[in-house]
Amino acid sequence: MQVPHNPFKASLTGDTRYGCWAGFATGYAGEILATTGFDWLLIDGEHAPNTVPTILAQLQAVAAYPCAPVVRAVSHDPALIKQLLDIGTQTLMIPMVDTAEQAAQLVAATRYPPQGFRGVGGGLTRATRWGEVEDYMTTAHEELCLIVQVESRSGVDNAEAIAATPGVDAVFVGPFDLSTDIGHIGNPNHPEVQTMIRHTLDATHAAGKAAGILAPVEEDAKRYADWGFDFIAVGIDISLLRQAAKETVARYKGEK
Ligand SMILES: O=C(O)C(=O)C[C@H](O)[C@@H](O)CO
Repeated sequence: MQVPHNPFKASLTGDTRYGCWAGFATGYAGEILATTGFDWLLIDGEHAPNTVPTILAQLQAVAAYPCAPVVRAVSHDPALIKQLLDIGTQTLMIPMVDTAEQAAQLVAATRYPPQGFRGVGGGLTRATRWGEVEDYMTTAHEELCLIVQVESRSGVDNAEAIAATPGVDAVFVGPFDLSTDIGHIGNPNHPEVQTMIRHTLDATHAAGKAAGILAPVEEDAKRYADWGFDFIAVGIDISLLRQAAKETVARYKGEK
C-alpha cells in the first residue's frame, strides 16, 4: 500500500476549514466529534490530559470519518515527535515557535536522514501500517503536514522567517497565549493583539503558507474568516458540553 493520503494537507488551499478542539482525551469523545461535520479536530496534547496511547486511541477512532485529526504536541521534544509520527500522526501542531531556527529543527525532527534526524521505527509502527506501506521512508514527508504555532511577541516579530521555513506547511496563531505574552492577559480582541494577528496572517500568506487560528466566539471566527484565515477552530468540546449542560439545567431549575 501507499503512504496514507492526508486530506487536511490537501485541503489547506481551499475554502476555510472549520475545526473543533478536542480536550476529552478519549477515542469515544473524539469519534462523536468526528461524526458531526467538523472538517478537522485538534487532539490537544498540550493542555488536555493526553499521552501517546490516548492520542493513538483517538487517531484510530476518527480514522473512519471525513474529519482530519491534527495532533498538538506538548513540547518540541524530538523523541515525542518521533512517537507521535510513529503512531500515525500525519498533521502535527507544535506550540510556542518563536524563531525560524526552532521551526527548522522541528522540520528536521519529522524527516529521515539525510534531510533530518527522525529515527526509524519500520514495521513496528502504525505509520507504516506495520510495514505494509511501500517506500514509507522516502515518501512519508509528502503526506506530513507541520503546523507551527506563533503565540508570542518574538514569534510575531519572526513570523515572515518562520512561515518561510521549508517544510513548514502552516502557521497557527495562539490568540490566548499571544495576548497574555504581550500583557493583555486573556484578551485577544485588544487592538494591539488584533494587529499582531493580522500581521502574522499576512506574513504567512506572503510565504505561500496556510494560516489557522482558534476562535471559539462566533463574531471573532467570522471576522477571521473574512480576513482570509484558512482553518479556524470554532469550538472547544469541553466548553460545548459545559454550556449545553448549564443551559439544560437552567431551563428546569432557573439561574441561581
Ligand atoms: O494560545 C492559544 O490560544 C492556544 O494555543 C490555544 C489554547 O492553548 C487552548 O488550549 C485554549 O483552550
